[in-house]
Amino acid sequence: MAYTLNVCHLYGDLMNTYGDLGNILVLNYLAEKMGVELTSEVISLDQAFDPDKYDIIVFGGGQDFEQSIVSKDIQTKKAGLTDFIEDNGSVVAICGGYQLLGHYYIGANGEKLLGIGALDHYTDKQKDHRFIGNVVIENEETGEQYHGFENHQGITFLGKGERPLGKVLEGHGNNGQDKTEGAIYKNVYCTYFHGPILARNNQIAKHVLINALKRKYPDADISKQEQLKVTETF
Ligand SMILES: NC(=O)CC[C@H](N)C(=O)O
Repeated sequence: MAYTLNVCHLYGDLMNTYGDLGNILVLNYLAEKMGVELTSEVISLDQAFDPDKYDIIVFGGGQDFEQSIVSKDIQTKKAGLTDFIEDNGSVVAICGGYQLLGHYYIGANGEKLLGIGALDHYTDKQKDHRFIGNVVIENEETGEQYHGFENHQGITFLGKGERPLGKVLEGHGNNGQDKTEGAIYKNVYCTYFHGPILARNNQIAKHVLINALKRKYPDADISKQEQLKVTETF
């Protein structure tokens, strides 16, 4: 069977700090190894998001200025994005993108930027401080450890239905207080990890691809498909 997956690179022209685009390159690399054809396109300002057209969304990080522009435009995509997420669509959201999937982000200058509230977290500001550096976390469900690099002033607090991507072993994570990093909600993976995260942690990329394939091909018993098992890391 020929499997295909379509990726929406949400605001890929504006929200792409630290080469977060690399996450799409990794998804494509692993999809090819699985014999899955992956396509991607940028959906940005003044462009409609059609939840029926895509299987995965990648939403990268950004500086406060870009986020202030995206915060306004993303409100026009709120219903489609929320429907996609509630229908178990796969999402990888990094830093600034992560923040804007929640209720709001308070920028370094105190400006409150509205998110879409598709996830129940919120992000406050730090006083003249940023979390910058390497981070190591451990996912408590799988025991997998993930490595990345963080650079954010926002401090995020998780809400209803959200569980952390991992427990912080080294670094700061969501807020430097509760030892959580990132968030998982349905098939949404959120993180502060740049890196890009999927290049350094391709277990997560495989989870994203398999989740998307299971949702798109419900009758194909995806977990048993030998061809889809990508064992080696890179
Ligand atoms: N790297 C990022 O995406 C930064 C997000 C946001 N501008 C912050 O400083 O918290």
